[in-house]
Amino acid sequence: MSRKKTVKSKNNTTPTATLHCKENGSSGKGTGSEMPLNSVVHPSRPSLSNSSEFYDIAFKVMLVGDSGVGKTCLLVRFKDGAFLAGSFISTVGIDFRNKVLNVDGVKVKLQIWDTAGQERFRSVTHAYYRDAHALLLFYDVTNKTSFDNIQAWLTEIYEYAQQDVVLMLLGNKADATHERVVKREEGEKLAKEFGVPFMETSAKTGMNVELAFMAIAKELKHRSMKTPNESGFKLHEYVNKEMKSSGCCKS
Ligand SMILES: Nc1nc2c(ncn2[C@@H]2O[C@H](COP(=O)(O)OP(=O)(O)OP(=O)(O)O)[C@@H](O)[C@H]2O)c(=O)[nH]1
Ligand SMILES: [Mg+2]
Repeated sequence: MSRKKTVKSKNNTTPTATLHCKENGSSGKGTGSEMPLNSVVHPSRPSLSNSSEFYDIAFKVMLVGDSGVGKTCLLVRFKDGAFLAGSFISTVGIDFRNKVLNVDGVKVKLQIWDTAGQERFRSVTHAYYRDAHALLLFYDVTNKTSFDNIQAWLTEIYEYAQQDVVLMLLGNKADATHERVVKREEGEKLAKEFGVPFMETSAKTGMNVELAFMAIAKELKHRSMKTPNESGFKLHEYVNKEMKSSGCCKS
């Protein structure tokens, strides 16, 4: 596959936000880069990402769910491999980060949009749904309300996102055994009801963080590159197989 460099101009019109997850009082401020709203990522156009890494195809992934479920922390864990515990600073508006994954020899760039879960930013978030190729919908296993709100989030997704958007449900904070109020089985049942893949994650321990993004990247890559005779990649099957082989989630 040929790869050529393209120069990407910076644009400062994006609503700004902070990737927080504070540790020991550090500010953890503004680590995302800028990208205009509705900017198009061209699958199949070889290019150079912000991090000076080549990629073959690029997709937009949005993180959504109630405030405090751990969207920003999960993204920081995925991007930087760190969990920055401390006081919770809610995301303002929306921010994004890029990460290039090697999926079966193809460099897949994920442009990951971290949205604010707070109600007052909902109208900002709505504007981004239609460009998203994939959505990771979060609840917090220690917060029943965040789980009960999943249905409302799905209604919103069906209203604003593309019909063929790749969707996955994540029950985050699985490490918090003592505070858990939503059983894994409840998450599984809900996901089954809506026909979406599901896994529990932990931004704190890193459990299933890589897997969640890799599964999404594989699905998107297969969709965009598959030949007519090729049998499709099965996201559900991949997730179930990987979960089983990791032995992470046996009851
Ligand atoms: N135990 C545990 N705590 C977590 C985990 N992920 C996030 N937290 C904590 O949960 C709080 C909220 O995390 P954020 O990532 O900021 O939540 P958010 O979903 O981005 O919230 P908004 O930006 O308001 O939408 C922080 O205090 C984190 O330290 C996790 O996997 N385990
Ligand atoms: Mg946040």
